[in-house]
Amino acid sequence: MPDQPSSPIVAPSASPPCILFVDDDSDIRQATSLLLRRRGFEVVGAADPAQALAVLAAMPVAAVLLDLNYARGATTGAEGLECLRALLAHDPGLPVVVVTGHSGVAIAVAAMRAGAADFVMKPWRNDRLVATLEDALATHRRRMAVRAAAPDAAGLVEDDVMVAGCAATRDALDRADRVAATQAGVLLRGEAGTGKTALARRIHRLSAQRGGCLLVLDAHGAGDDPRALAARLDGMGGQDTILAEDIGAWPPAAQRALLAWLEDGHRARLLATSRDGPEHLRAHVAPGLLYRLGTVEIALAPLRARGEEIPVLCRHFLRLFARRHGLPERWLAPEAEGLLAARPWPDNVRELRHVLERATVMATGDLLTDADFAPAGMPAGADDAPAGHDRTLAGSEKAMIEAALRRHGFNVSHAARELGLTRPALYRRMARYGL
Ligand SMILES: Nc1ncnc2c1ncn2[C@@H]1O[C@H](COP(=O)(O)OP(=O)(O)OP(=O)(O)O)[C@@H](O)[C@H]1O
Repeated sequence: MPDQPSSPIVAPSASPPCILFVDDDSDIRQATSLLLRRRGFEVVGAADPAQALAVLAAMPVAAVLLDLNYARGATTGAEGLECLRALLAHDPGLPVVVVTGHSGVAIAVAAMRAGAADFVMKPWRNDRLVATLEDALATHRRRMAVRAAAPDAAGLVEDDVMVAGCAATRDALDRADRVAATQAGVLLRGEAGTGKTALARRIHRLSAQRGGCLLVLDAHGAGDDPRALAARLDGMGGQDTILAEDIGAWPPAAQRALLAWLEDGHRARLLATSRDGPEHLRAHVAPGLLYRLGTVEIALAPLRARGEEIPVLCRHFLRLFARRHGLPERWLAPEAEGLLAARPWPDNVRELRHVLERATVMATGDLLTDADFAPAGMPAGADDAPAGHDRTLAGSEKAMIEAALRRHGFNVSHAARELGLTRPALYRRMARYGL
């Protein structure tokens, strides 16, 4: 069990920044928590990396103070560095200050290279520790301010963050992180909007190919002309990743072209997503390709089966959209939380994300109630849709897509980013709605 924060986490932005302190020594955790609380921080403690990740998935954390050694007698910092990478995969902008022993300068340098904001040496001077944390938080605030002024850059970083609030998602993230470091092909399965593409991007970000490019191809992008596909693939090397989206829908000629290119000895990491089950895939995907992809399979559960995760996702999206739109952070009234948990979410996390963005933008108060979650454009309880107004989910999705395209002068990349879709996924929807 992680140590409890000193007081319940409450809504107002005036609440002190919460520091997650990860150290296996409970005496040090206790003494440091006392010190930091006296200096105006909220503190929650975790005894090991697994607890730290669980805390991060469950509550907002402003910065992490991370000890690097856990196993008895360990001095290499390996466990801590792995934890650092997992924390940053979870939230790339998170300020993490690492703690090393006096002899650990090389480890501190490795941690800075891996993305730590700063480090402190043990035994630390209390003033030095507090100043380091304050500096890390101030730098983070400045970065966020710059990103708020350049929403595209913010979108790229924030949209990559995945949170987990249930065992199934934690397990999927954990498997993705473990396989990321290898060269194995990965097949990500799940319904539309469950997070397959987001997870594939995370694998790429954590892989040896992270400095290379990520080529996202769907049935539309792969196309019917194998020579055109081969020409696009020829630009790829061992430092790149190919993400074949919705592989079960690829035309057979495109599948054969991809397989032939791979069998020709070309080297690029191969990831794929599919909304279909194993039987459909066996019937519709070239066996050689399926074999290469099937080394590791990660399934994402539909959102309706992840009820306990909905509050965690809501908190994450409410923070994200408040920052992105420069608005105060909104909070869910308990009945609104119940309402959202009971919805069927056919378009899964993507739909929840849209609903929370709309509520953040349109709300008049900080507390969101049932009325804030009426279908787009409808006041709560309005039973009669105006003539010609499509109140179905598909109708409101079409309207959102049209509005985003118009806002971005029909620039599909920009509209896709705002909608939280990949370009291929937006093209698919545009085709579906005849846009
Ligand atoms: N666990 C999560 N935490 C935060 N955001 C998430 C999570 N899962 C999904 N999302 C967000 O939900 C949206 C939809 O996810 P994504 O595009 O990965 O779905 P998908 O399964 O690839 O859908 P499709 O099959 O339609 O392409 C994205 O904006 C993504 O960032």
